[in-house]
Amino acid sequence: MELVDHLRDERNKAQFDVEAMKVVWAGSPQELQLCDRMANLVANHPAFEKLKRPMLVRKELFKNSLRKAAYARKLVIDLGLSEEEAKWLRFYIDEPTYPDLHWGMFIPAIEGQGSEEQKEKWLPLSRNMQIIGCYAQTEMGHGSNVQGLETTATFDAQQDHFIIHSPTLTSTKWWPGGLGKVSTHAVVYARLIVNGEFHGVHGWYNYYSFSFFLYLEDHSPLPGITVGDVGLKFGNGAYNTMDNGLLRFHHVRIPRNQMLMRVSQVSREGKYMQCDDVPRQLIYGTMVSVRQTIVAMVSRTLSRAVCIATRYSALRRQHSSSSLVVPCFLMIDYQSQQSRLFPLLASAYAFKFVGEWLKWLYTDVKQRLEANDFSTLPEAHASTAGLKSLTTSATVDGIEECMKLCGGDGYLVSSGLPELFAVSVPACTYEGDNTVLMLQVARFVVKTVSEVGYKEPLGTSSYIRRLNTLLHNNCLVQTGEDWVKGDRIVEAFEARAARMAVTCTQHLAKFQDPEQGFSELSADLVEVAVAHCQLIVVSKFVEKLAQDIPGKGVKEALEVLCYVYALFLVHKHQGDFLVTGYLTPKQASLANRQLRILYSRLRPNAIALVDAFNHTDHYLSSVVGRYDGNVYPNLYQAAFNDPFNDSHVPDGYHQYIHPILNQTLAKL
Ligand SMILES: CCCCCCCCCCCCCC(=O)SCCNC(=O)CCNC(=O)[C@H](O)C(C)(C)COP(=O)(O)OP(=O)(O)OC[C@H]1O[C@@H](n2cnc3c(N)ncnc32)[C@H](O)[C@@H]1OP(=O)(O)O
Ligand SMILES: Cc1cc2nc3c(=O)[nH]c(=O)nc-3n(C[C@H](O)[C@H](O)[C@H](O)COP(=O)(O)OP(=O)(O)OC[C@H]3O[C@@H](n4cnc5c(N)ncnc54)[C@H](O)[C@@H]3O)c2cc1C
Repeated sequence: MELVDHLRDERNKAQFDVEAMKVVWAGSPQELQLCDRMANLVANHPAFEKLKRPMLVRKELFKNSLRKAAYARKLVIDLGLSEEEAKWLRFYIDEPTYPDLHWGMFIPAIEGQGSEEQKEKWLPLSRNMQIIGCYAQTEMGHGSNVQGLETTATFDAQQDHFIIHSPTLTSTKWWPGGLGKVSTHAVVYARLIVNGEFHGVHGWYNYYSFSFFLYLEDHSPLPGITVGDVGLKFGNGAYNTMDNGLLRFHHVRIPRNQMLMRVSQVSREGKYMQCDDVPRQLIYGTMVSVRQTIVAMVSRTLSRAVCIATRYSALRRQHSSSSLVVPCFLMIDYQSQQSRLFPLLASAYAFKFVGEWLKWLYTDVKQRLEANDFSTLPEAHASTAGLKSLTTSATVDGIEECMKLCGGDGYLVSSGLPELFAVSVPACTYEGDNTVLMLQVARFVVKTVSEVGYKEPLGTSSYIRRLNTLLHNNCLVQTGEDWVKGDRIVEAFEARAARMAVTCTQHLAKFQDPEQGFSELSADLVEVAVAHCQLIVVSKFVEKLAQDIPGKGVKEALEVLCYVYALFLVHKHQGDFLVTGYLTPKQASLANRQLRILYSRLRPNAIALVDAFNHTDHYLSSVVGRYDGNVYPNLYQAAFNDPFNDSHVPDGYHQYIHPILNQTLAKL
């Protein structure tokens, strides 16, 4: 049977080479080929069916996710997949499960914080999955506040042991993924006590990680350990495939050599030693690594929601303003729909490119750390924290907007959007609450501004070197066309970020107690951090355009996306640009007018731009976002696939409806 492509006309409008854009989106021809192979492997394997997921109760759902993870492991072994291939396989299975934490946090924690000897011992076991680990840092009473952790690790020199203990209810480890039911091991963060002394009790660095067994061979917890799941989470299906756990210790003994010993060590005699030249911030290194991974992945999440909303918008017709009866307008042709949808499409591309850059930065930092060069760690911390915060918040808001852009059908689970939203929301909290992370960025920016004159700003903050120019030279835009020039756009974002940072730094200087000032000005400081991070995203997009980009019309299409992203932000945050005095109201309104022109230039390419994400229908799992656009018959069928429609007589009908109809309620 010939397949009808209901989006064919839209695809024919494309003004660029979609196959070439697929390569740009994937990062390289090799990446495209790799992702395509893994996506199709998952899509064509019945074990990875996921449409019924939201209908399952927790225990069935969890068992189902264990089954999928086991199949995935089997595929990795049978097909001899590399770690990179296995990572993409997990990604396309699209179900948060214990391997995410095992590979994403447990192994990186050992790699970053273990001594050479410890790495030699634990990494092969972990990579072969002979042990399964999780990352147990957060406690019931202490999430953002890592300094407040209460779990203790007391050294017993006589027996050469640490005694791990949860002294209070609030010291219960709380939330770690994979901990609740599956992990055999955990990297646990605890306060170190040697010879009765807390180490660095007033500093921020008095927490150390330990890796050890949680279970006996029959999978009952070791004596002294209480472990379980924290309970049902938001959304059907969604993150409930993960066993986020709780963990308490009652004087549990572990051998001394299970303290991860790269940053500091405790000798057999009970001597505490700080390793030379290794900054204590390295204890936080795993978080830096995962924040980078989150940024690298988040563009795909947003692209998925945007792909669904764009395809549905290009199919569904509503009335025109002149005739309320005849449906003639495609939703995508409403200016108001474009002004909500296209900035999200542009954001997906912007986040992809900034994610690539961050990966480069992180790889560079990692190499330096291995050579004991810690000079770029503050920049890596600020950039990973800030971009994790900026991109996950925008993505989660974007998914919600995509749901609304699809009207009522977006709210149906079969649209794929509700579950995507539910599974993505916690990204604003895990791996650091987004506001808390932005405050870290603000500290970094304010510190950089305060040090001008005696310390050279580097990397993403190098614009602060030109503080004088940025504070005093206002925007030169005179026409709408002036707004579509890369260097002009970047300069506008630099000026806004610099001016906001300087104002906040000056306000902070008026407080006698800097911490009190920081606390009172924290809302403004978050805005400073947002301005700094948006500058990074815009400038990395502009830098991307300066590269050689092959393919007919590809660069031009990307230019439109870049300016849509930037000018949408200028419009949304025009208050910042105006209050800082960088823009006049006329220039702000020229930016908005130019934005409308850019939307009309983007319009013919919209479907091709989402096709370039190369998402399979399996990955999208959305009736309204299907590649062939054959929405309505499938929407109708999806309603009847719901087990609720198996019978006309639902449970309870005879019991609770008949008495009303028959007026026999008194018998109830
Ligand atoms: C395929 C799919 C893959 C998926 C992948 C995996 C799945 C993922 C699933 C998700 C699973 C979710 C898993 C989870 O959720 S795991 C748990 C995650 N938890 C958090 O993220 C906690 C958030 N809190 C913190 O990070 C800290 O407490 C903060 C940072 C807020 C304050 O901290 P503190 O109060 O102690 O410090 P300070 O502010 O006095 O600053 C002191 C100094 O330290 C520097 N500093 C601070 N932090 C860092 C750092 N990181 N690297 C380098 N440096 C750092 C800082 O700049 C300052 O430097 P200076 O100014 O003195 O020079
Ligand atoms: C799905 C999921 C998976 C997780 N996986 C893991 C895991 O594998 N391992 C692990 O160790 N942890 C894990 N966590 C825990 C996670 O890291 C914490 O939830 C996170 O760090 C935030 O801490 P909190 O929940 O205590 O929030 P809180 O810190 O209590 O924050 C609550 C509110 O207070 C505000 N706030 C807090 N501190 C400040 C401040 N200093 N200044 C201004 N505002 C502030 C925040 O902005 C937020 O609005 C997971 C959490 C979730 C939801």
